[in-house]
Amino acid sequence: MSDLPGIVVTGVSGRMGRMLAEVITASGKARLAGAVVRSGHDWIGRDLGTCFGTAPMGVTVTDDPLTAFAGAKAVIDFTTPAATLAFAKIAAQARCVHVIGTTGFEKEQIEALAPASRHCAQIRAGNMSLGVNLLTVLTRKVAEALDAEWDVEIVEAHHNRKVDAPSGTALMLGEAAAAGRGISLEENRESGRDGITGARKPGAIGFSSIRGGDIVGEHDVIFATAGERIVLRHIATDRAIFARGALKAALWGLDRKPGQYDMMDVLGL
Ligand SMILES: NC(=O)C1=CN([C@@H]2O[C@H](COP(=O)(O)OP(=O)(O)OC[C@H]3O[C@@H](n4cnc5c(N)ncnc54)[C@H](OP(=O)(O)O)[C@@H]3O)[C@@H](O)[C@H]2O)C=CC1
Ligand SMILES: O=C(O)C1=N[C@H](C(=O)O)C[C@H](O)C1
Repeated sequence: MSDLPGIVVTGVSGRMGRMLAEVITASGKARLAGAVVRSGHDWIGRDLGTCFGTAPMGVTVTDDPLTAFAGAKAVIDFTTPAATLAFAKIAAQARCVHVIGTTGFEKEQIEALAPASRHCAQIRAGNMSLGVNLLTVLTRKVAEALDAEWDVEIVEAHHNRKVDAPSGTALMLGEAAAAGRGISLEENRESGRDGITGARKPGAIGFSSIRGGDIVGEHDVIFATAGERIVLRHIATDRAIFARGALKAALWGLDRKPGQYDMMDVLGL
């Protein structure tokens, strides 16, 4: 076995799970130490490469996260909010860095992640790409410079299998705009307009979601006022950007004390 730090991927049968397994294996910076799927999945007990239809990878798929995490330094988790809450407790038990890419959490679920971070570094972000995290910084700066005469609208587009809206990225961008303005997103958020909605509430931060085909992820932050508009845009064309960011986060987390972190910490932004 190599000396490279071992990383487990949860939800390895998913779109991001497979991408993560491939990026870790090819990285030369870490080794894939485990591959976790849900109980009853027909990949359990098989070599991961065989499941992917590629050459054997030397990693047997399991539905036993505790044993997998105990043999690793970090876990990268892009699954569902409920699964991530369960994995957070197990990562804490195993003292594994827990990188969380999952989105769609309720406020209470985010709060419920905190106790586990007393025992391990927990790094969570709605988007792990360098580009989106830079866009977040830009959004905050632009919002700081403009007054509430400028309406803020966030438009996101994703593939037709995505289950949560607005996207985690859109919410990150909304939080950044709200922070720049010195207001609370929760109190000023406006999404899902339909029917006779009345005029736009002054100062609101609006969200719109498009779902279609195989769109990887696109985000526009629009600042609109009388006579002009600023549009900040990020377009993802390859899920590898999220996987590379998550791997960077996992390696960064190895030297951190227990606690909650995000990609801004990892990237030093
Ligand atoms: N932060 C970021 O940069 C990014 C975040 N995401 C987020 O990551 C999440 C996953 O996205 P994506 O890969 O497209 O979704 P998928 O639905 O393709 O993958 C999710 C995987 O999680 C598995 N899973 C669910 N529950 C469990 C469990 N209890 N134990 C083990 N595995 C489980 C699912 O298995 P099964 O099918 O058997 O239920 C599935 O394989 C989403 O929340 C998405 O928004 C996505 C891209 C980037
Ligand atoms: O579900 C996805 O695919 C993505 N989810 C994340 C989000 O909710 O913002 C990140 C990325 O846009 C892809």
